[in-house]
Amino acid sequence: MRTSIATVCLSGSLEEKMAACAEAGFDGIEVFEPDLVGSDLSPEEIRARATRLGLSLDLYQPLRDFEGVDEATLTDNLRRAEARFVVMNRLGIDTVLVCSNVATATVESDEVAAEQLRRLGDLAASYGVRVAYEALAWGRYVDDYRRAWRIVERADHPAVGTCLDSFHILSRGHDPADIAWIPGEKIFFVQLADAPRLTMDVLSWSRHHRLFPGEGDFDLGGFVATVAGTGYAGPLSLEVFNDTFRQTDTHRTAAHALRSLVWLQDQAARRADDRADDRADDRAGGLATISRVAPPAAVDFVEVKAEDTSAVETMLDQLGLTFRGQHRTKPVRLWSAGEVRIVLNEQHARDLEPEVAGIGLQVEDAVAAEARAGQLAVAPVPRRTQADEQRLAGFAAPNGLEVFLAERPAPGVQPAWTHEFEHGLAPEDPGCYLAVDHVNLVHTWQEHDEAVLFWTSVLGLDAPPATEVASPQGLVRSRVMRTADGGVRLPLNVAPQVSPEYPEHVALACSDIWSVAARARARGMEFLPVPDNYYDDLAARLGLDAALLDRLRSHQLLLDRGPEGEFLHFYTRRVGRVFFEVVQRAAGYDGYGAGDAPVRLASQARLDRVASVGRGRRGRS
Ligand SMILES: O=C(O)c1ccc(O)c(O)c1
Ligand SMILES: [Mg+2]
Repeated sequence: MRTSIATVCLSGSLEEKMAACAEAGFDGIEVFEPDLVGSDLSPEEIRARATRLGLSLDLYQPLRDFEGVDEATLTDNLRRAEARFVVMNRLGIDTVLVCSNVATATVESDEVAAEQLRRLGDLAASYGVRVAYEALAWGRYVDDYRRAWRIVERADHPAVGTCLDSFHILSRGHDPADIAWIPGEKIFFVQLADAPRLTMDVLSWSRHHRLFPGEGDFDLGGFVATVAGTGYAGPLSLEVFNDTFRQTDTHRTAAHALRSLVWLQDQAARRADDRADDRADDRAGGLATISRVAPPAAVDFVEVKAEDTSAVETMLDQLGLTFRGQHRTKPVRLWSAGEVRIVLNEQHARDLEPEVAGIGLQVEDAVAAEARAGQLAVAPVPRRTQADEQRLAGFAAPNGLEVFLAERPAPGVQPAWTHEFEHGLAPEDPGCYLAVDHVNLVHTWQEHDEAVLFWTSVLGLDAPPATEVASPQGLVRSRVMRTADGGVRLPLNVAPQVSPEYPEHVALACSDIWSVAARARARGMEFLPVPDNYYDDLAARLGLDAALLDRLRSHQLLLDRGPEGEFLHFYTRRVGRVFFEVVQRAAGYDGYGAGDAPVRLASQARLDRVASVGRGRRGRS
């Protein structure tokens, strides 16, 4: 279907927004009135510019507080509308959005509203304009799309149809299934927005917290499948009021917005197929599909990059991983244990402190996954490889992390690329490491929502609702991207604004954390200190016996118990921007010890403070 976006979604001037939308590949835009009013381009210039850019001007919006009013107000409203129709003619826009009255309606009557919209329809038709009537979730009388449709039906005017906006429908919990009863040709426009589930007044929720499809908690795939089933042939248009997107780079946000629509159409097409409803099936033909892939099965490797990786290497040795070799041609070393593989890369890393630079994911079909990433316009990472080396397709995630796609090896077989490493040691035996449990990635507040869409759309990860974790610098927003079976888990955290250099971490799953911790201590590892208060609190919360508590304390282990199972874990100190966590999951525990995260964050902040005081002293001496 054709793609469109409301100018209100983006930052910048109208010209900048138009250029960014065209560059991203949108077919058209909705002109939001304040963007027009604030522009020094004439309507004719805007029209010409749109033509040059290959953008259609799909909708003029909004016309507010029109219907359900007394006769004197209606006269004035018709005058206001007519002035807009004149401007629309100059712009060459044929559809106007009329939102349900929130302020001046005094007559609660579908009959009256329909009659007034009919009069508006007559006026609009004389300008060649169509009216798309939308129920705002906080409309004075009309706050439900089904009522808006009844009024449109009653108005029974060829120039009056309805506009469906997913936010107003789904935020109120109204069942979108009834859309199927509206004839497609009477749906004049469709606006799409996702949103997180929040308990707040719906107007503030709508004006500040909308998200692009795939970033929130609404089922937009089902919504669009239902819309497509009506035979609606207009554009799918994004209307996302969001404070972050209105401050971020216009081109980047427009590209990210279009990705959400490409993904959404594919989701909707899939849903239409699943419904196996012949009517929907036929009509959903306009939904563009992309290459389909199964979510990744596991983390193949994690790449840590630094000018000097020796401190990380010491830590991996203390944790009981084994040096498996030096790359044949590059300053890159491999450490592993079980299915945990850490690649230490010193190439092109001048002045770089250790950081998580890349992640390899095992997929069933790397060719299909690469094609899908391309269709979603994700930037590829160029990687020079020698003729006899494994070529892994790579992409840049929104925080700059490089993501590589590796074909899943047969069970028990090491990935082909590991054979490029030489002069390593035999793995420690018996090893108790299983696999990379999770990789915690940090984003700025600007990158976070885009990252959720990236992992959802490109790799098919799920995004359960977000949580918040207390830290000494405020609440840290956290959202886990994961596969259903937990084979890949990527908690995404938003860095506090005061510390954009927030560390990221790699968590390694093992089957005997007590022995891992004991060996690490014997090899001189300094753990992230856990305060005594933590153990007192643990005793109070979980009613632990004294012996277990002592054992936890002496090993500096943390413990969480969920509805299912138990989670034992500990953290290393950080080197540069990276640290490690070792975890042991028991009996189906599916969380991340979120209750322990504030203790970790406080402990890290304490160490950072000590380190900065130390640096200060040295600086003075
Ligand atoms: O918040 C608003 O006022 C507003 C205006 C126009 C729309 O299409 C909408 O969904 C909301
Ligand atoms: Mg709307």
